[in-house]
Amino acid sequence: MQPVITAKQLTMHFRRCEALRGVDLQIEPGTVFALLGENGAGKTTLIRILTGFQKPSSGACTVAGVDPSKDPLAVRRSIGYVSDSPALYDWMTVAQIGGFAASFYDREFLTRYEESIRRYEITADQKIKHLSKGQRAKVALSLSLAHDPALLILDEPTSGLDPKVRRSFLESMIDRAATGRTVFLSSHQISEVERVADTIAILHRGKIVLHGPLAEIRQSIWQVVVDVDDPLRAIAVMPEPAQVLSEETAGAQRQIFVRHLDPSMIDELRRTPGVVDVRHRVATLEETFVACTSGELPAQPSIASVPVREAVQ
Ligand SMILES: Nc1ncnc2c1ncn2[C@@H]1O[C@H](COP(=O)(O)OP(=O)(O)OP(=O)(O)O)[C@@H](O)[C@H]1O
Repeated sequence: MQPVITAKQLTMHFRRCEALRGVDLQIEPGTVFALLGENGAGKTTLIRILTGFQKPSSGACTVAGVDPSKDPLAVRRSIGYVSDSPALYDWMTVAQIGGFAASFYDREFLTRYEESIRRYEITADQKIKHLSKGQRAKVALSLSLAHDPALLILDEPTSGLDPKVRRSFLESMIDRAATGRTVFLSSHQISEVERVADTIAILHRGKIVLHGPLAEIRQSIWQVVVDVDDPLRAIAVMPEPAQVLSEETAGAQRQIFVRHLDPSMIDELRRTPGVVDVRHRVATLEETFVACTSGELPAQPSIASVPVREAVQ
């Protein structure tokens, strides 16, 4: 099956910053994909490029087989999209905006929209400008879902929703994926991502630093804590296939977050002169997120084990 979204080496330079730095991505149909990243990581910029609102500085992407920089309208017609600050015609009522949007789609649109509005308990003759933030979010979601798109792109979809609505909304996203449709959402909410996502990517300073199936990521990232006898003692660099996501030193203790940890690496650390204790456990997704988004990534060793260095006095 063709991927629903592909991105190859996407970059976006703004005058004062590089919002995206070589983003590669592939999203399969029938999945819930979550894009995580700290404030300013580049999530909205990536979504704006995928939805054709922004042309990338370089690189290429396709959404449902179409290049959004060449035919943004075709992309926007075929997907459902809710931005982090949805623009709605404030002077219209909830019913009027549904009727207006319905004129662009098939007859089912209005029925689905009205059903959704009823489910969210929003009064149809209320003016958009009088709605609360959460009610506006519900109207925007109802509009984006009413043409039953094969791909739904949501930037921070649950901000403004109360916990009850948030929960049922997220469950409905899982149901959508089960019917073969695809959901792409950006979020800061680790707990909700854990509940719904099949695949995640973590974006840090414009780069994808981790990408893969959530189940695999949850099992393959470890926190390793090493106590040494001297704060200046150097320990072995983890050999490939280990991928060190972050490394922190506090006195005589090192904390390392590492992907693809081999048990033999722990044994080797334990045998290292000056190492007093080594503890390791699977990292939580929140810890993984913090490890991936804290500062620069440490340089990776290019080949097998680097020998243990003696203490630098
Ligand atoms: N139109 C623009 N002109 C200049 N800089 C921009 C523009 N849009 C975004 N940026 C910059 O690009 C970087 C990424 O911004 P972006 O909005 O994509 O981040 P984000 O991950 O969505 O952040 P948040 O989680 O805070 O919404 C930021 O440093 C931002 O200041």
